[in-house]
Amino acid sequence: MSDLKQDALHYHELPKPGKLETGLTKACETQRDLSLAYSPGVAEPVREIANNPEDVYRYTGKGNLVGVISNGTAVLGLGNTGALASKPVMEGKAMLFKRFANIDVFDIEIDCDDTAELIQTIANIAPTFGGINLEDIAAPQCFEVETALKAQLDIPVFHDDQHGTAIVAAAGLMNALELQHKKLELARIVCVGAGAAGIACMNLLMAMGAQKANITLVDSKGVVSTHRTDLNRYKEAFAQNTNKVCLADAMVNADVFFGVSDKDILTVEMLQGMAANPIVFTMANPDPEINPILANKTRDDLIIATGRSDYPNQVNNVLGFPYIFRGALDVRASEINMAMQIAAVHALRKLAHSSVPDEVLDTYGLQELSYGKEYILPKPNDPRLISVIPQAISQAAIESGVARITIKK
Ligand SMILES: NC(=O)C1=CN([C@@H]2O[C@H](COP(=O)(O)OP(=O)(O)OC[C@H]3O[C@@H](n4cnc5c(N)ncnc54)[C@H](OP(=O)(O)O)[C@@H]3O)[C@@H](O)[C@H]2O)C=CC1
Ligand SMILES: CC(=O)C(=O)O
Ligand SMILES: [Mg+2]
Repeated sequence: MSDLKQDALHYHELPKPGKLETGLTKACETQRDLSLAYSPGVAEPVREIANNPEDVYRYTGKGNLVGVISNGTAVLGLGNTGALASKPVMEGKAMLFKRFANIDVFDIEIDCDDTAELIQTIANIAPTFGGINLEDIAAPQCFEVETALKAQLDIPVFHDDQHGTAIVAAAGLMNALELQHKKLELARIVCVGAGAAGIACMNLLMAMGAQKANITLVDSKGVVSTHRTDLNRYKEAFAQNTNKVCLADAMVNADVFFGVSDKDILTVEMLQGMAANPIVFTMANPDPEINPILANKTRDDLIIATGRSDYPNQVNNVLGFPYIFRGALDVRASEINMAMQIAAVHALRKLAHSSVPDEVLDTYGLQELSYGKEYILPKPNDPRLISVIPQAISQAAIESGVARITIKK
């Protein structure tokens, strides 16, 4: 067994299985405590909430509780592992919500592939939560589930693999483009992966100025073109009238490669065929579309990022979801809209320009780190993230009219 495999299994198993447990916020020791916490005292907040539903935020943990919900149909890049096997990832997301943004989470794994039933199940349990983070639900089902829940619910519903990924990748790309002296409006972008992450990344980049005519989307069958008859409507929106058929065709002269697909599909030859000063985001987890060491050996003019923690330039939604939900919950936002997403992109992008705190250097065992080709985004343990990103999100929520309170609880 490899060291990483053995260490990872031990980490999850010992000294207690899993990564989460529940904790108490009130004393529950004396007879009086019991009378307040449970019967008869608990009837009082029940009556208050029944009379005024907003009081649920006053008397329960709803306002700081997020449901991390999956049906296990697209778990990392491992495919449809099923709901049960997705639990370590959902516990992992819960851990990061708590560690980085002090948000409590129930991880919910739902054994259900039927879209209508999945929507109904999530809607039925929504009263528990202040927000819902959908995770690792495959496309195109994820688009329908998110759209339906957003329409029905008055709490933020956010598919992390779509928007969390898109926000972080867009922030990284803005910086990488600046460092490579390229413009988003002119960049020729190849996006491999036309699922949750790929479609959302391209939509956000377009909202920020990328030109649809410069985007080539590629899925497991090849280039998404108008000649194809097997496209869903989300892919169809990006179909180009082109004779390019495969990834190798698409990569010729590309400025940017966005990989949100599968391991080892970007070859050395494809990388060699990219334009000067290319940008390569190989975001598939756990194994990227190209090994970054190989990519760096192949070209010395590129900026490369992965989704992983063990190489420079981690482009991973961990930089997004804890802080985005923190900002949304703090002002009780009814949704996480495009204005809030773009505000997060700019806040994240800008933070990489300022000097790196010593505790970040210590964690990564580094003497020095500054904005440049190997540091395009803040590191996930950067203590400034929790003040900068939520603040930007809350402000954008207020300005776009979706905040329901204006001061932090
Ligand atoms: N770094 C990060 O923060 C994040 C990374 N990811 C990674 O992105 C990947 C996709 O996740 P997600 O979008 O949620 O999954 P989806 O299942 O929604 O989409 C997967 C997409 O990848 C395509 N694909 C799969 N294999 C290949 C291949 N060999 N060549 C070309 N395209 C391929 C699929 O094609 P088809 O449509 O034809 O089936 C599909 O369009 C995963 O590896 C995941 O770990 C996801 C979210 C965040
Ligand atoms: C990071 C993440 O959410 C994924 O790979 O699915
Ligand atoms: Mg995910």
